[in-house]
Amino acid sequence: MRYIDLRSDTVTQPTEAMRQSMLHAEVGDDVYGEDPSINALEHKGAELLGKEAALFVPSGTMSNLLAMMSHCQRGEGAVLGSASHIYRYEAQGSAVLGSVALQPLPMQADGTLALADVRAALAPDDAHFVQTRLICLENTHNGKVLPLSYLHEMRAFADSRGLQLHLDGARLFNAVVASGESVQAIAAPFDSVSVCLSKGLGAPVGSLLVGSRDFIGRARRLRKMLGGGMRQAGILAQAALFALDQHVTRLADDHRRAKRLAEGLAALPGIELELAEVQTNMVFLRLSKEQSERLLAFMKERGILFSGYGEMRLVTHLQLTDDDIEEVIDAFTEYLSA
Ligand SMILES: Cc1ncc(COP(=O)(O)O)c(CN[C@H](C(=O)O)[C@H](C)O)c1O
Repeated sequence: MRYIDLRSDTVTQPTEAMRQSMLHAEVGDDVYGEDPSINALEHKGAELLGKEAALFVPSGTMSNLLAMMSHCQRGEGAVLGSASHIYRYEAQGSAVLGSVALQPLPMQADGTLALADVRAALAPDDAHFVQTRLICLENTHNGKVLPLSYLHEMRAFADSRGLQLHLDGARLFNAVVASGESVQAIAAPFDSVSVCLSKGLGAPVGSLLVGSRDFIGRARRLRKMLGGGMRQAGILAQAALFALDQHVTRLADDHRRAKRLAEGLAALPGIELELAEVQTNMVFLRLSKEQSERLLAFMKERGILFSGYGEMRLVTHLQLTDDDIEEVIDAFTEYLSA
């Protein structure tokens, strides 16, 4: 059965054209630095984001972990959003494996951290307190794009306090396409950026971590220590190169479909959603837990999958069509009129 799968853009699968490209990828042993496709991807990633170097990593979670461990010594602190992926959905790996002290802060509705909260989280240089080394932001966060002015404000603040700035840019290209800002402009304020290639971009595996040559050197060593050294993974890197060439501008289709979905659902009785929050490829609904369970079961019977309880998330991506979106709206209409 083919499902209309709105659980996440992590479910994207390689297109036939991408698979053909993968078939002919040049490969080598990447632990020796000899995989031509990985070397080409890392060179392209560094150039695209305007940084000195890049590292191809098996997942966004590992990419963020390497960033945290490469920025922070054991016992140093990282300020981040309490609803951020790094804090909530990475099993606190940077605390467990990297001994980084995580300092969560409330996230504003737009995904930003209030500067006043960040300032208050920084302790004086006193042996009683964790010394913060890093601030982590997420763009997009729940599909919302961080304003460029905010990024510059956080950069200035980080500089004023001698802090590093990391971006979990799992959906950076969604932010680029939605905002019209260049990749370099969004990446420039950050010392390091993690970009997922396996979400909306449609590669089967992988992320890129970009930053200074020294920073990426530390991250590469840590990746090997964590068992992330790869051999002939150029087959995967070639998919990512294909995605960067062919699948960035088409993200606008995902955003258009999310907007259409949101407008269709917002017109239905009993559906609570904020159209203004639909800036890229995610639509969030707020329903009671009981309603959520009934709704998910009803939709699954009709071959429609999405996730969440209470706040439900519907994510558009490469494998969805305009007809799929209309079918989802029709299914909601049927559910709500039952
Ligand atoms: C902002 C952000 N940063 C990092 C990651 C981790 O990437 P992977 O480890 O899954 O490659 C994700 C994945 N997010 C996944 C999803 O959205 O379905 C789940 C929640 O892990 C992410 O959304």
